[in-house]
Amino acid sequence: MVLEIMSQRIRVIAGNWKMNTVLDEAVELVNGLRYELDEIDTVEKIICPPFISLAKIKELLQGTSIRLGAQDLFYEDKGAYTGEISGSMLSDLCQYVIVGHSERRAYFNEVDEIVNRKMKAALRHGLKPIMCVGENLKQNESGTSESVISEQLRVGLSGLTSSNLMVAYEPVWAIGTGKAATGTYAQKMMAFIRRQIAEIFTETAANELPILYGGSVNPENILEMLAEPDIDGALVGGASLKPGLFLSIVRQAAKSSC
Ligand SMILES: O=C[C@H](O)COP(=O)(O)O
Repeated sequence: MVLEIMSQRIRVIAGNWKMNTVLDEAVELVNGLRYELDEIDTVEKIICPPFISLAKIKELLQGTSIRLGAQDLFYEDKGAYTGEISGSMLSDLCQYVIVGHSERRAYFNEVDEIVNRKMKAALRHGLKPIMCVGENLKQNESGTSESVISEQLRVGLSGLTSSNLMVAYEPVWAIGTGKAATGTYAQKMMAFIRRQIAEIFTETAANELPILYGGSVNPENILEMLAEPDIDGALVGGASLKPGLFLSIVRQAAKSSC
């Protein structure tokens, strides 16, 4: 069941630069994007560079319509947590934060309970979290994708007092592999996610909440994704590091806006 028509939600294209770009490269990348991106006003455009570049990029984006996001945060607000970055540190630098990316789940043992604490920390500090969910190849092949995602959502969103967030569906097998899911498959999973959101929050919240697809998104497949009713945008990895590719994705998203 499709809960509502796309026109009531915004298009969102977020670029996750992951652990790429030293400061100079980050500045160069933003300079190659910002004027043209700024002109596109029917899409929420978000870039998520490494922590060390946030302050500089905030300056470069001042007065533009491009939003800034962090790639992670810690769940405590301050204290003896060497190396960690808190929501209070991020709240005057950026508007968004990615939480529970599959790379953090896989390499840093971020279990659903930690994701949940990070979601609460983000909301506590006025950051809009983009919570990532998705099954890995083994789970996909064993037919457990829906139960895996259902659990990620149930625990990750547990006890939240606000649904002011986005969800990114990123099948792990599609990330960085060049093998994106088909639009049909992504739609099936994302309609499932929207139904789960309706159960966890309310149907109204589910209707309003943007759900993004992530996993080998490029200018060739973005329209296939955005043609689906439950796919509101994309979380783009590799292609967000190439200004021409990222701009092309955002431009196509703008044209596909209702
Ligand atoms: O956060 C972004 C995703 O992990 C997708 O990465 P990718 O576009 O390089 O596959």
